[in-house]
Amino acid sequence: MIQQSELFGLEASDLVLRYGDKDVVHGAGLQLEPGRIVALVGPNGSGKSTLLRALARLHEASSGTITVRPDDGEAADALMMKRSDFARHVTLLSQSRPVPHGLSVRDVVEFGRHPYRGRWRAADPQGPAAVDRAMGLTGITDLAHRGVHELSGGQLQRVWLASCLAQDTSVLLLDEPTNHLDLRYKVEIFDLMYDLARVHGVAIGVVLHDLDEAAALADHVVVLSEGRIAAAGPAHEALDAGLLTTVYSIPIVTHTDPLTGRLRTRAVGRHSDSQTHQPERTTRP
Ligand SMILES: Nc1ncnc2c1ncn2[C@@H]1O[C@H](COP(=O)(O)OP(=O)(O)OP(=O)(O)O)[C@@H](O)[C@H]1O
Repeated sequence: MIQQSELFGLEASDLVLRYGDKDVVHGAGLQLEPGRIVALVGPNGSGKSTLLRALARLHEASSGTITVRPDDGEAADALMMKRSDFARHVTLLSQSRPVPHGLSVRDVVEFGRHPYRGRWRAADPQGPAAVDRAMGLTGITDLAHRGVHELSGGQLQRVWLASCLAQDTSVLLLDEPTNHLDLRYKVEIFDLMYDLARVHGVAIGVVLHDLDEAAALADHVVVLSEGRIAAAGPAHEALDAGLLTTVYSIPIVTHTDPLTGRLRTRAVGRHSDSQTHQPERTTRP
């Protein structure tokens, strides 16, 4: 997938992010390394999207640093880089985007090549192959000539993801990438993320709401709470039942799946036990 010869990571430290005069992220740091997946989890409004947008330079930080770091070289200040240079390193699949009218799926995926074309639409010899590959990986090749305005939510989500992949960056930021996806594409996107990291060395930062998915996918989980990092580490450490119970304000229990060794979490609602013990429903003949 990734054509770049050199791999890069992205590091942020002490980021303070605000809207107007209200701080919503208070000194957060994050390290995205080539070949590793970092999941950001936390309740609604805890600052996950704002943090991801700041990493993508779409939300200006009030203070703190963001650096782009080659695998074995000197770090560069991401905030000082030319936009097009930065866009060759980092891309973001954001939660919601306006749906352009009158454009085909392929047109939208081609947007991803903007850092390689420059202002005067210079030639981009690798563009068509990158676009084909990105559409293949996201399963939208058959939709290439459809208008994007006539797609379902899940199809559209795959088009946006393809556009990010066509950008061919070594850092991939994804804000709830499996939104709207059915079971098959959800699993395929998780598999794709795994391959991008493990096979191609992409550094991935992904916002997820499902804690079990985060535990299954990520090397490192960061729990955000009210704009602060409440815990960070491998899933078994970061997703502590007591901490999650406090952060989400609902009892959360965890256990390790004996078959997979993976951490599982369960939020305990008022009726959770009665639901568990209810006899299975039967359908009348
Ligand atoms: N455009 C905005 N203007 C003002 N405040 C905002 C804006 N966008 C987000 N906020 C506030 O910033 C805080 C963090 O929001 P953010 O969207 O980053 O949280 P999140 O963890 O991604 O939430 P969710 O899980 O609901 O997507 C929240 O208090 C939110 O109300």
